[in-house]
Amino acid sequence: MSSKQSIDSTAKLGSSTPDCNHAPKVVAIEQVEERNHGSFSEKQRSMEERRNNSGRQSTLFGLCHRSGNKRSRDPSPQKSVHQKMASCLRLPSRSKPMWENISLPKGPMLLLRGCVGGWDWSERRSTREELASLPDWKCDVKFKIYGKACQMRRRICQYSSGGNVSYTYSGVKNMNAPEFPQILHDIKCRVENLICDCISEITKDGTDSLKNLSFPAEFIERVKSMNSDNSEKNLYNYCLCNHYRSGEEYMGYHSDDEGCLDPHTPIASVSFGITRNFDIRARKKMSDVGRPRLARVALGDGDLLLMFPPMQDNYEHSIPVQKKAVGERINLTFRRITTK
Ligand SMILES: O=C(O)CCC(=O)C(=O)O
Ligand SMILES: [Fe+2]
Repeated sequence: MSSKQSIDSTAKLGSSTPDCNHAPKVVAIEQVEERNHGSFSEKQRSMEERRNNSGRQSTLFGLCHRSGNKRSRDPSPQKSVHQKMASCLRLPSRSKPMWENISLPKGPMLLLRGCVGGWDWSERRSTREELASLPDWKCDVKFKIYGKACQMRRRICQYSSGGNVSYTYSGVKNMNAPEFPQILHDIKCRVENLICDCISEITKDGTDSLKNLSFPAEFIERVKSMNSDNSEKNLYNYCLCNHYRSGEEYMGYHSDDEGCLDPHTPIASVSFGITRNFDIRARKKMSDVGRPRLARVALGDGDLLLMFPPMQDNYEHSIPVQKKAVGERINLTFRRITTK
């Protein structure tokens, strides 16, 4: 089967409800594959803007703060009165967030476009620059893949909510990751609140077809028991950050299936910067014959991807090399580590 055929057949798997305002819809997976060739030109920026505005959310980035917050994110003067009010009152801005259902048969996934890290590309650029200047990035990290020693080209760093949280990743044990800096804490709160809003949307009475998806019941219950205000939800206690400084930097196929990860909580992946492809294929145990790419999702600036269990048990994902993609990308994967 050619990869195009397999992508088309993947695209038919999700459900689509055109009459629902914010119904999940199947991503045209291949549609933006080549979108990011070249740096962010003005044209590209306005295209990205149009794309992002369709999924605007009600809460501004950074509304959830712990006490003593050093980071202030006042709306910039050019924001409309409506936007400013929405940020203060947490009213819906232009439209409700549009969660897209990109689930594979054995891997539920949801995608929300352009809703994290700021209102527009310039705010998100500042967010990305601030992330890029965090002091803990490491280059040339050595790791093992299928027992073979390799060296990473991309930069990585990890943060945690403090305490006794450690995580082994590609054979690299990370003890005592430093505590979330304010910017990561703000993004984490934003992601957690978006997830809570999404789950309450899924579970409330109505015809929302997201209800038909099988998400872990334990996670749904945990989220439902949380306050619906903007307070910190503590769904996540660990974040792995990846900095791809060019299209040549990549991440090979892998599954995030470490035993220390909470078995019910989705991995929440946030992207900033240029759009890069996110490829998915079956895990070895699912297929004896060749393993073609099953899906390709273009992850862009401010996008949030939720990978629900059992996705990691059944599939692998990767960020392939895209030689023609010019510009950098930062990806944050928020995880819940269970301390044993
Ligand atoms: O950069 C990405 O979108 C993927 C990151 C990822 O898969 C990981 O950190 O495990
Ligand atoms: Fe991963």
